[in-house]
Amino acid sequence: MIEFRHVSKQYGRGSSALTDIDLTIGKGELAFLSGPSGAGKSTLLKMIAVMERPTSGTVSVNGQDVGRLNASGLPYLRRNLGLIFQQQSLLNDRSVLSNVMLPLLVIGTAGAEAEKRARAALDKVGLLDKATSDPMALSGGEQQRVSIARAIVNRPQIILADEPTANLDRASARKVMDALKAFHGVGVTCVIATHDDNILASASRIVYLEHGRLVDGPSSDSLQGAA
Ligand SMILES: Nc1ncnc2c1ncn2[C@@H]1O[C@H](COP(=O)(O)OP(=O)(O)OP(=O)(O)O)[C@@H](O)[C@H]1O
Repeated sequence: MIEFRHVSKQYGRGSSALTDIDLTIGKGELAFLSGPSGAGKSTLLKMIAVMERPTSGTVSVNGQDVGRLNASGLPYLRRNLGLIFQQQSLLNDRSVLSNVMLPLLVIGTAGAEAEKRARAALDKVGLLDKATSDPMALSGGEQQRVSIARAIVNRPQIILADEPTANLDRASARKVMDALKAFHGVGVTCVIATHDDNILASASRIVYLEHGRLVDGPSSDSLQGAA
C-alpha cells in the first residue's frame, strides 16, 4: 500500500510543486495520475521511489516511511519497484536482452538465471523475437515495452510509470497499456501518470492533480465521450 499524508514538496525556493496531498493507493490497485502539465504528477511518482523527498508530510510504502530512508535502505525499497521513467532510457551499446538482464546482474543474479528471467520478461511484453536486436532498431512503442520488461524483471510489487505512452501512436500505446495491465492482472500495484484521454477513458481510478493539489477531475465516464 502507498500512502501520502499531508505531503508537500517545494523545489528550492520555487513555488510548491505539491501541496498537502492525502492519498492512499491500495495493494494491487491500478491508479492513473492525471492533470495539466506542471501539476505535479512526476513529482508525486518520484516521491514514491525516493527520487525526491517530501518537504513536509510522510510518504509510506507498505507501512514504511520512505521519505526517511537512508542510502542503505534505498536499494531494498527500489528492488520492489519497477520504474518506467523517461530518463531511464535503454542503453544503445547493448542488445535488448542485455538491457533487460542488467537489473538482475546488478543485484548479483547468475548470468544463466538472469538470461532466463529476462527472456521470460520479454516474452510477457511480446518482444522475445527482438532479444538480439539493437534498441535503436525498435519502434518507440517497442522500446517502451522493452523498458517495461526491464522494470518487471525483478518481479516488483509496484510499477511506477511516467507517461509510458507519450509520443506513441494509438496502436503502440494500446500494446504498452496492455502489457502494464497484464501485470496489474497478476496483483502488481500500478501507478501511471498520463495525459492520454484514451487511456483515462477506461480507467477505474483517476487521481487528478491541478497546481500541485488533488482535485476532482473529469471522470472516466465523461472521457469516454471525448476519447
Ligand atoms: N527538479 C526540479 N527543480 C525545480 N522545479 C521542479 C523540478 N521538477 C519539477 N519542478 C517543478 O514542479 C512542478 C511540478 O512538476 P512535475 O514535473 O511534477 O509536473 P507534471 O505534472 O509531471 O508535468 P508534465 O505533465 O509536464 O510532466 C512544476 O512547476 C515544475 O516546474
